[in-house]
Amino acid sequence: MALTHADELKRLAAVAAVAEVPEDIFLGIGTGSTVNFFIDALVQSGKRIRGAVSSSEASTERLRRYGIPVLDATELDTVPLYVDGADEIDPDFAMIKGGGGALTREKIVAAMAERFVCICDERKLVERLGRFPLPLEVIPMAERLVSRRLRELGGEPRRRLGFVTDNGNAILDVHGLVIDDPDALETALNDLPGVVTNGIFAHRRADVLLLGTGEGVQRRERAVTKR
Ligand SMILES: O=C(CO)[C@H](O)[C@H](O)COP(=O)(O)O
Repeated sequence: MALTHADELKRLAAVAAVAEVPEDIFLGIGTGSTVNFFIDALVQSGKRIRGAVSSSEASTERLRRYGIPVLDATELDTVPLYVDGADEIDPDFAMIKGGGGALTREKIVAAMAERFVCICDERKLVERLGRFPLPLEVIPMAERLVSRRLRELGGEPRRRLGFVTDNGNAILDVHGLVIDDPDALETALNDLPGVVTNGIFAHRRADVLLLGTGEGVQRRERAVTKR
């Protein structure tokens, strides 16, 4: 199948990320189409890793098809590197993630990682987060309560229909939230009873951004030390 322009830019960023991977490590692996390109490129490169900690059943299946051992996150304290995509990333490397619904496991593996390399195409880089609807993983019995609280915060939550997370929960995609302070909103949303995870990644930001653009891959490092 022919790749779209956006796919081609995702693939460029994914291929560039292979150079960031030290040989013989346990590697954290994200979820999504950009990460799929990355897994394929890693295998094609012939670079050897000891194994992967995966953020979704989908990525686990792809890794195992290639014969890459997948470890449970409980088997390791840390991983040296986590590679994942994003739905949006701002100039300070805070992100919205969870478009694929894997945000909870992504946040866990990202938090285990000493270094987070984000791979995406140039459309994902935004001045301010929030055009992409913010995903929240919610325990089903809390859906109504959480939705009400989200409306009070100015958002419009919509249940992702026909979708159940790998953890057996629901996803609310929240439209219209103003995200002036990603750190504060991440904390506030975590505080709502029944919210498992929200898709703001500000407490654990990316360290390196590989951005696929029409002019090639831009590599950027996060300037300031944030959490
Ligand atoms: O957070 C994610 C999945 O939960 C993905 O990283 C995000 O949705 C980007 O996906 P893609 O690489 O397919 O554009």
